[in-house]
Amino acid sequence: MLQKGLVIRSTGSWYDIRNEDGHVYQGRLKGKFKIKGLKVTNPIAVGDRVQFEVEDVTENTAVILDIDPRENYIIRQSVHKTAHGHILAANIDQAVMLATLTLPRTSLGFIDRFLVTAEAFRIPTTVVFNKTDILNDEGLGYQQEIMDMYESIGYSCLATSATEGDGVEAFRQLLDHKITLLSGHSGVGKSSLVNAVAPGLNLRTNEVSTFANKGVHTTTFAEMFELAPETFIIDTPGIKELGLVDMAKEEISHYFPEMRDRLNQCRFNNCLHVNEPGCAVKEAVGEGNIAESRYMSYLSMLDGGDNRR
Ligand SMILES: Nc1nc2c(ncn2[C@@H]2O[C@H](COP(=O)(O)OP(=O)(O)OP(=O)(O)O)[C@@H](O)[C@H]2O)c(=O)[nH]1
Ligand SMILES: [Zn+2]
Repeated sequence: MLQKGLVIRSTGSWYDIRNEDGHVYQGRLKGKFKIKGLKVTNPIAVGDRVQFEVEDVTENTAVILDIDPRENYIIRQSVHKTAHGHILAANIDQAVMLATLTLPRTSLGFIDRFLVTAEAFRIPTTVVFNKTDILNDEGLGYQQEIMDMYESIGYSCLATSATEGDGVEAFRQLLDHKITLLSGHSGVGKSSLVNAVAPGLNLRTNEVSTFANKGVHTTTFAEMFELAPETFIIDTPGIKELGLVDMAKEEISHYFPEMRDRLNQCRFNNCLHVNEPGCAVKEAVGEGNIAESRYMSYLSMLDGGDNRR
């Protein structure tokens, strides 16, 4: 009997498939799968919705017969076959960029790079600022300015303290019934926040990004955790390096929403907004309608600069 399932873990050729009752089977693909127009090293990724058949009830194995069309996916160039892509995750409802202004400091450049990449993959993102409890009044004021800046562009923001419980309920509601990609530097409190909203899960602090820390060569492993019914967070190796995947220079400003809105006002339609005359983006920066920090991030990305740190 054909069943619908969600791929919650991928370990190479085996996939953990969760059916609609929450039962998890170990599944494999039957035969060779070709996905139209896409050269990939992995035909199935975490987040894929599949049709499968139970193969062996005692062994708990299953055979995957079909993959539903994807809403979106995160792909990066394969480490092994450069002409191919490697799909890190599919069907992501949203991303959370977890940042801290201090201990560790998350730079605005890092946040912007993530936001640009998420725009390119069409994944709506909320920026969450954790560890608000360790900020003094000046720090809180600065954090508010940054949140106002991102909200004016259209990104929702949230301030939390995983240890004090501030904003934790709002964070729980943000995740509710969604598949969320959780990203952020090591030590910003990803595990702590997840544990705060789902104590039963009891993630070891550190566990959320154990795989990610191993670096680019372990990209086959990705995993989804069910926090509450139909509520998942996805931990994907390589997300920290979520860089500008194959992005043409002309394309970058399209993923800055506040620039995108002004592109057709530049004098030249191939304007890169650096020092061209009649550039509407530069004008908006000058007038304070585009944040200086965002423009700096843009220039750095244009330059091929790496501001992941
Ligand atoms: N003061 C304060 N400390 C926090 C807060 N959230 C987390 N921490 C602490 O920060 C440290 C790192 O937290 P983790 O939850 O392990 O961070 P992580 O993002 O999961 O880190 P990795 O697993 O390395 O990616 C721990 O010592 C936490 O107790 C917070 O809101 N306030
Ligand atoms: Zn321009």
